Amino acid sequence: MINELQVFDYEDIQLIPNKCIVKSRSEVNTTVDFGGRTFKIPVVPANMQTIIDAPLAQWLAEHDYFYIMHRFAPETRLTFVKNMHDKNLFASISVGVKPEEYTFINDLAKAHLTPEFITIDIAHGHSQNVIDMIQHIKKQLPDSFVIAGNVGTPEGVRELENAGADATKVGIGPGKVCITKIKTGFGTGGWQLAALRWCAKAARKPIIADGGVRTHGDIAKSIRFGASMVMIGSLFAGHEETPGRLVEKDGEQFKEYYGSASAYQKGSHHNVEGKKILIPYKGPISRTLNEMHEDLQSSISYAGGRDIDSLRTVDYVIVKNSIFNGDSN
Ligand SMILES: NC(=O)C1=CN([C@@H]2O[C@H](COP(=O)(O)OP(=O)(O)OC[C@H]3O[C@@H](n4cnc5c(N)ncnc54)[C@H](OP(=O)(O)O)[C@@H]3O)[C@@H](O)[C@H]2O)C=CC1
Ligand SMILES: Nc1nc2c(ncn2[C@@H]2O[C@H](COP(=O)(O)O)[C@@H](O)[C@H]2O)c(=O)[nH]1
Repeated sequence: MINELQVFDYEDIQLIPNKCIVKSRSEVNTTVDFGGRTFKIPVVPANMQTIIDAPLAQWLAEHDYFYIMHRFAPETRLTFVKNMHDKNLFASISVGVKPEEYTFINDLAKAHLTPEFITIDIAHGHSQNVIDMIQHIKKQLPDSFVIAGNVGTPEGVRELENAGADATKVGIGPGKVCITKIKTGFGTGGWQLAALRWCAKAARKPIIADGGVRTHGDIAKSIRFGASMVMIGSLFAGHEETPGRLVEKDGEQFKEYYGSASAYQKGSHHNVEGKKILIPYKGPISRTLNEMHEDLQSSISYAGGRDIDSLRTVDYVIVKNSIFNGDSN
């Protein structure tokens, strides 16, 4: 057992306000510098097939949001990078670790196509497979910013950083459509925020907190506990532009949201660690992104600052199950 580790999750934490120094929340700047670029908010939609596709990626890049395209249509990736560059937009793609992915990286290098961001997207990222792929990308495409994951320990963060990763992604099993904890007994599900804090203390490079965000307030909490960027799936599922299938049930509209390791994604029942759920239809994604932006401006004003950095040092209390003692009706 890890004795020194304090265990808590998003709903157990409340941040403590400081005196406000702005006259209006609209004065607050939520931008974040990440991988040599500046983005409107420190949030990225999950690189999953029911969350992002090429048109949404383009829209996000055009509107100064970070995005990571998924890796589940591998044959389209080279053209995707080319198309984004033709439009003067940054290219951000995902890769796996199987032999054909090495060939794909070589193909990009041969075609002189350097994606600005490459994410190595593997369930158990603390592995030699991922270390080898980081080194291969850094050799072939040294100017790409490499994000590697997922990990759930400081050792995982350090090893991937030492192998050359420019950022690491933290979160094993806290996702809404994740069943890793149930299927394997492992993960950070239920203590993701504490795991983030543990990992961030060891990190020398940026961390992306991945999975388990259920409210907009959880974005501020992720920043407080060491994230530079926050990856979110379920809160983005169900929108007009998110590519899950639209389903009608009892006269109401829903969209499908399924795990990248679900049988729906894999087309097989081997090593399934994800499930499918229906999310009520939510309308345009711009509405949610704007609301996240405003809520984050408000968070920063409570922190007593005018930018994201002011969230990093605010005091907090641990109130177990606080969400059920005041926020519910
Ligand atoms: N963040 C999370 O908690 C999780 C995320 N996912 C998502 O699901 C998708 C599929 O992930 P993944 O299964 O890694 O991708 P792949 O199916 O592409 O597997 C990648 C490679 O890693 C091997 N591998 C996968 N898991 C393990 C393991 N536990 N031990 C040893 N080798 C392993 C696979 O071999 P083999 O299949 O033969 O073992 C394969 O060679 C990804 O998008 C991932 O992000 C999945 C689970 C958890
Ligand atoms: N264990 C699994 N985790 C998965 C799977 N597909 C995606 N994911 C992870 O979930 C987050 C999104 O979490 P959310 O709480 O915001 O919905 C995503 O970024 C992946 O890391 C899966 O099949 N199994």
